[in-house]
This record gives sequence, C-alpha cells and structure tokens, in this order.
Amino acid sequence: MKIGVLALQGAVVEHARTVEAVGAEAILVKRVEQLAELDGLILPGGESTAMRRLIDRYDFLESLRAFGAAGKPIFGTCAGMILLAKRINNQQTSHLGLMDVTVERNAFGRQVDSFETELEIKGVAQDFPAVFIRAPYIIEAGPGVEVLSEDTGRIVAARDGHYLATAFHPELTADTRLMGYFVEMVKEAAVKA
Ligand SMILES: NC(=O)CC[C@H](N)C(=O)O
Repeated sequence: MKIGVLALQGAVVEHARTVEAVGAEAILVKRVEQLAELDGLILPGGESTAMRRLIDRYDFLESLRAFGAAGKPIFGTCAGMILLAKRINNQQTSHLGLMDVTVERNAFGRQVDSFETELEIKGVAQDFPAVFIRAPYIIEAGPGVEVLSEDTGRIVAARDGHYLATAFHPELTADTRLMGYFVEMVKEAAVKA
C-alpha cells in the first residue's frame, strides 16, 4: 500500500515513520501529480490556515477533493481534521469539505493548550496514548459518522466511510495501532476499487 503524507506543512516526517512502521510505503506529497499513485492519504497536524494557503498556492484543493470523492481513504489529524471537515464552527467556509462533521478549532481552551491522555478508541485500543496540541474537536457529527472516541464528552476520533479523523496526534507516540487501523481501511478500499 502506498500512503501519502501531504508535505506542505506540519508533522510530516513523524507520520511517514509511523506509516513505514506498520509495513506500508510512505510518500511525501509535494506535487499534485503524486496523488495519482497513492492508495490513501494523510493530512497531518500543523496549522490549518497555513496549510490551506499552501494548498491554494500549489493548486491542490480540487485534486484533494477529487481524491476523496473517488473513494480513496483520507486520514486527517488535528489540523488535518479541520481540513477534512464539511463545517467549521463560526466560519463561513470550510476547506476540503469532505467529512460530515462540524469542528471547533482550538477547542480545549488556553489553559489546556497541550495535554496527553489515554483513550478508548473503538476497534483500535482500550488504552491509546493521545497527545493533544491546541486541538480541535468535533462538536457535531452527521448520521453516517461513527464516533470512535470521546474525551470527557468531546468527540476526538471519528470515521465517516473512508474518512478518518482524530483531534490528537497519533504520530507523536510509538503506538502504531491507529495507523494500523487506517492501513486496513486503505486495504479495504483498494479491494473494492
Ligand atoms: N496541532 C494542530 O494541528 C493544531 C491545529 C491548529 N490549532 C489549527 O487550527 O489548525
């Protein structure tokens, strides 16, 4: 399986390492043409507004939307989750607008800028170490969305068909189980295609 990591900004190398750790091939995606060779794509954490500017500058927006619309799996973490969402609270426009959720940016507030906790993630782990950094969370999920994890009542991991999103950063710990879950999604989609 070839899994791309959008390499415009953010936690790129860490994701590539985790992809390789679960036995898939990681490709750092810097040009639109590279999307054609991928089975799945990761949108890393970073800063969603900065990433959007680069997406526009390198003319990625429509190609990323088409990638998702073609049924290819996309995994967005943190800022990547914001990029994937159909709706962003208190904002008129979204970015890729693919996943049927409403997200709130920087939603944990200033006092808890960053923190680590252990989460139960459906189908993945009972005790997943989750690192949150100025994280968003999902405030509303459409009927087709499966909530995979909540932290004190906030949705922090969810799946909408071939889209997966987490508010936290799975690439920052040595635990590869969530990436293993995504690679299984990619394999399933590749069989169907
Ligand atoms: N660690 C992150 O990816 C933070 C996301 C960032 N707060 C944003 O709004 O894009």
